[in-house]
Amino acid sequence: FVQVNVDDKPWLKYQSQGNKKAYVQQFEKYGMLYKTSVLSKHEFSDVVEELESLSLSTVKETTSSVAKNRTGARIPSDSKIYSILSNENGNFMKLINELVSSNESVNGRMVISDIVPIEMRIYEQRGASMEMHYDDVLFSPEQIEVVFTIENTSDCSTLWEEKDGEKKIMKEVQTEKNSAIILFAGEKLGCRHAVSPLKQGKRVILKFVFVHENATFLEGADVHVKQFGEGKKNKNKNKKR
Ligand SMILES: O=C(O)CCC(=O)C(=O)O
Ligand SMILES: [Fe+2]
Repeated sequence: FVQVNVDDKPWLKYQSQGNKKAYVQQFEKYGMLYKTSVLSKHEFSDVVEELESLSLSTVKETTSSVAKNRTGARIPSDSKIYSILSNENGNFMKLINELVSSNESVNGRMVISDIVPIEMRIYEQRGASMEMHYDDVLFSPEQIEVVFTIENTSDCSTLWEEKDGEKKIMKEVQTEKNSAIILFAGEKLGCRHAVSPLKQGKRVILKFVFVHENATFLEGADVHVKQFGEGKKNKNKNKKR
């Protein structure tokens, strides 16, 4: 896959310098972070192995109007993938909680949502893409959306708009495996983003959601959650997250 040259993209440099504060600052300032080498080698290979062994049957995505030509599947909630991503001492939980640690409105811990399923999404068909959008706000306070890349041999770029006062700057990256895009849902804390149409190759991501441990699921938000058919429709009705 295409490697991003950090010398051309100075805003990516914090990743290779291992400067923790810089990527936390990036997230605090823009509500959006692209971070590479997110899981340990061991965690990542466990995730990839389980995905292969699950051999999920994928369906065309229908409920999202901004997504084109993507397919996907739900990851079962009793999977190892769930436990790796929700492990208190795992790299993912540590990263998310580090990002919000000085955010006063996120007073408390972030946990993986048990209402919004982890979903695999595949960009493989020609034209697979997403138009510019904000992610739908499903919780109060706003959830954090994660796009975790499993593999990417495609020519898709993820673009996002960083607002600096009146100035808007468009950033772009071809996400590498074991990287994550981490962003707040909604216009207030998050930022607009898109994926350019695929011409060749394949890109597989996991999409999942972190919420404040006391977050409430917003009324009517469930229409956005029924992405790949059936699943646990009523099970979580009265749960908080
Ligand atoms: O695939 C990506 O990089 C972004 C996906 C996305 O924004 C979404 O599924 O809402
Ligand atoms: Fe999105």
